[in-house]
Amino acid sequence: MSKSLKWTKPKVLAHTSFSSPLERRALSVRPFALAMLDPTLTDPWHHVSEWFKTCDARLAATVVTEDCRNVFEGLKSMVDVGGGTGTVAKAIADAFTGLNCVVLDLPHVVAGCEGTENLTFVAGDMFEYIPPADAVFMKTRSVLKYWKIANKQSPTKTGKEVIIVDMVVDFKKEHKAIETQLFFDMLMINLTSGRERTEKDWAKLFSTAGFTSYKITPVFGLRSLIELSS
Ligand SMILES: C[S@@+](CC[C@H](N)C(=O)[O-])C[C@H]1O[C@@H](n2cnc3c(N)ncnc32)[C@H](O)[C@@H]1O
Repeated sequence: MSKSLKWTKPKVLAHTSFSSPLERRALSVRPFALAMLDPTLTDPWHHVSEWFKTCDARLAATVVTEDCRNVFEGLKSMVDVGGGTGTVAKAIADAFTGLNCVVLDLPHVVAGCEGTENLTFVAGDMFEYIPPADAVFMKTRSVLKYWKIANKQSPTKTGKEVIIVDMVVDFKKEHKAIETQLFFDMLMINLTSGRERTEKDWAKLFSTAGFTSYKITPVFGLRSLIELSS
């Protein structure tokens, strides 16, 4: 979009700066379309996809660091397994400067990711190696694959605590987001032939993996933070 789009020269701009018939028509029909097509208003939309790709992680990071501070307080180190490009881990590292965060993800995902004083990226396969830390953190679908190796390498051997952020449907029947639940169930059916887990499903999984207790704290929507101990 041309930066020369200004209210002051509508006639000239209508003929010289707008290339698409739709834009020209919009201008001829409604002069105020100039304002609506001003880069100040349109540019943010060009970044929506970029924002959308990380909005879930950003939202979770905010909620986790604000509502569940006590879970992270006192930890010296944490590894975010399947942590992507580190959106959540960065928020946690920023909120807890005494906590060393490691993001473990596949090489092509963490390539080019820059760490900070208390945030480092490790390229690797979680099925092969998980860096040792006080706590193992996992958010969303990475968990689904991870637990398949629970018997081979228990997270408790790697970290003292396990913290999961994921959906718990039907938890205390507090959620009313039925459409959202159905949508994610369909997504799971299509992608993994699974479905979102109820508390009972999670409890069975934790028990199978050797954990004796768990605590579920709803954080937003269907998403909860789950603390495990053995
Ligand atoms: C659904 S994304 C979740 C990313 C991040 N935890 C979040 O919630 O935004 C799952 C992540 O697991 C990573 N992943 C998948 N298989 C992996 C493996 N074998 N070892 C390490 N990371 C893996 C993917 O690259 C991806 O970044």
